[in-house]
Parts: sequence; C-alpha cells; structure tokens
Amino acid sequence: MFVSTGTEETAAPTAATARDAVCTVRGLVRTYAVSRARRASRRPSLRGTRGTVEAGLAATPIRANDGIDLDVRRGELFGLLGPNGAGKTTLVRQLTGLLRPDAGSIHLLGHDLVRHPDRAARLIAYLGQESTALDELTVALAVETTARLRGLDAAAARTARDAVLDELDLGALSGRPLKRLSGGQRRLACFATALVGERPVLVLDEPTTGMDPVARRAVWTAVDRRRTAHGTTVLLVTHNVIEAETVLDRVAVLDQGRVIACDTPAALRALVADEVRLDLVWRQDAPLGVPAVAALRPLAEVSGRRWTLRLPQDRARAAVADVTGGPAFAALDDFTLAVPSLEDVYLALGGRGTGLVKA
Ligand SMILES: Nc1ncnc2c1ncn2[C@@H]1O[C@H](COP(=O)(O)OP(=O)(O)OP(=O)(O)O)[C@@H](O)[C@H]1O
Repeated sequence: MFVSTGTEETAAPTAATARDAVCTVRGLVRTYAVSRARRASRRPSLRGTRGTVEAGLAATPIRANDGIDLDVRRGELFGLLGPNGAGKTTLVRQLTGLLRPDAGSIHLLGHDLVRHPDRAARLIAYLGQESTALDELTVALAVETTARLRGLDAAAARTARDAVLDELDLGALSGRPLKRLSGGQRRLACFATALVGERPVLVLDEPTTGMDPVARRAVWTAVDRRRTAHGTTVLLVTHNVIEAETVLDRVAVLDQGRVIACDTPAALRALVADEVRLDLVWRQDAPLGVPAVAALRPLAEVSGRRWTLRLPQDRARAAVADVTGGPAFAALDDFTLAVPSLEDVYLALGGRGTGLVKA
C-alpha cells in the first residue's frame, strides 16, 4: 500500500518537467563552510608565516554540488555513479530533505522539496550509509517500528514486517539486535526497513555494500518486484561500476560536484566503443628491455604488477601479439582484453579516476 503522494502543488515550472518525470533537479548548489576547527587555523600563527598559508587553504569552502541538473523518470532505476567525494551523498541528502541547498530547485512528484523539505519523508524511503539509529533494536522491531512511523496501524505493520522478512529470508535473524549482526546482514536488515510502508521513491545509498551474492540477488529481486508491481522509482548511489552496468536503466556520472554525463550504461559505453582495455600483469618487474614493452609503458596506468592500457582495437591487438609472441611472454603472469566499462567512460570524460570500484 502506498501512502498518498498527493499532487496538491503544481509540478516544477520548467519545460523539462516531462510527463513521466518523478524528480526534477535544476541548478543545485551546496557548499560546505569550513568547520570551526579549520576556521581556528585561519588565525595568524604565532610561529610565523606557515599558519597563514595553511589558513588560506583551510578557508576554501567545499562546493560539494556545483550546479546539478537531473530528470528521473517514473519507474526508473536511476544511478548516481562517482568516486569518493564526488558529491553523491550531498545530493541525496538534499533530495531527501535532510540538507538545504544553497541554490537550485528540487521537485519530486509535484512537490517543491526546497520549500517543503518535510514532505520528502512521505514520498521517499531512504537507505543511508549508517544504521546507528536502529542498532539497538532487533531486526523484527526495526522493521515494524519503521512501518509504524510510515503510518501503518499495528496489525498492518506486523503483516508488512513478516512479509518483508520472509521476502529477504531474514526470518532466522529477526530476533537479533542489528548491532550483533555481520556487516552484510545488518545492511540487508536496513534494506528491509527501507521496503516496509512502501514509498513511491526508494533512495538507496550503496545498498549492497558488504553483502554476499545471495543477499545481493535478494536486494535486486525485491527492487524489481516493486518496480513491476507499483512502478516504484529507484535512485541508487554507487561507486561500483559492475553493479551500475548490470542493474541501472540510466546513470548520471558525477565528478567534483558536477554531472559529467547522463545516459543509459550502453549509450555511455558507446562513447568509447572504439577502445578496448588491455590489462597486463607481470610476474615481477615489467621487462622494459623489450622495446615493445618499453613502448607501451608511457600509455599504461600502473598499479603494482598490473598495467592497464586503453587502446584503439588495432593497437590493442598488436600489443597482445607483441607481449605474447616475443621474449616478454616469459615475464607475463596474466593478461585480459575487455570491452569498455563505465569506468573507461568516466576516465574518457575527464574524471579523476580514483575511487570507482570494479566489483
Ligand atoms: N559535513 C561536511 N562538511 C564539510 N565537507 C563535507 C561534508 N560532507 C561532505 N563534505 C565534502 O563534500 C564533498 C562531497 O562529499 P559527499 O559525501 O557528498 O561525496 P560522495 O560522492 O557521497 O562520497 P562517498 O562515495 O565517499 O560517499 C567531499 O569533498 C566531502 O569531503
């Protein structure tokens, strides 16, 4: 059962509010001021000029969201992908009414969430990264309490609790406090709380972190079921490239507070379709005495014994022939050729390339 979403306000006053848009964000800016501790360091140092230099650096505010535009459609599984610090959580906290933007607009299902952030709670179920508020409760009580807070009466809350615990196969853990569960189990229990008292929009911040494959599958099956049955819209925050490519309908790639691309994973991958990724893993040091290997070195991103190269297809084929057909082969531990991933897209678009994980 959905709590009424209401449409008592006119939808966003922009042309981009498509008929099926559930969420429209325009020009969203959020800057974090320097903390008090850091401000203290702005005072002139008694020890000389060093403090003044540090003060200049510390006083720079952090522009965590820097003019974000987004349109999320009804029933979509829409992703926010970006490395640590890209501004994903800041964006989500504004969407969920927990943080006020400095500028810009957010319209969700016809509600202006900048003017009325309190309305987010009845439109969105938010699974954040922390679970501390629920940690003392048993799994069953955490789920039931959340259902009650979302407006279900006692009997309906118990029914919803039992259904979701059953759906996620959490029955055996239902009597255990969250704080006594493993990381993956706790994450699944928190996901269960996000599902009860159904909301039209689910916002999930790294929901599958720490989960084993069975639990991950239970999460995506439950999400799909709600999209099919209720047209639930899902906003997923992730820096897991593989998961993003597998589950998302569309993805906005964030870097340093900006959306640097937004499309389907396949369309984004097509941006770099003429490239392939070649990974070479050396047994020990790379044999730089071999001219073909030395020629590849400036093109490689080096991580320990692994070289990663993004090359046009012809060049990649030639490189494979060089390293497998000549004296370099004895020094090679492993190699893989792969079609481009969203990580390659991110790098091609100018992302800084740190923090995106592959699995
Ligand atoms: N409360 C805060 N005070 C000051 N700076 C902050 C605060 N919260 C976030 N930031 C900064 O804002 C930027 C964006 O942070 P945010 O948490 O939104 O990134 P993220 O993409 O969610 O990262 P992660 O993947 O690590 O969760 C970062 O530079 C971060 O250090």
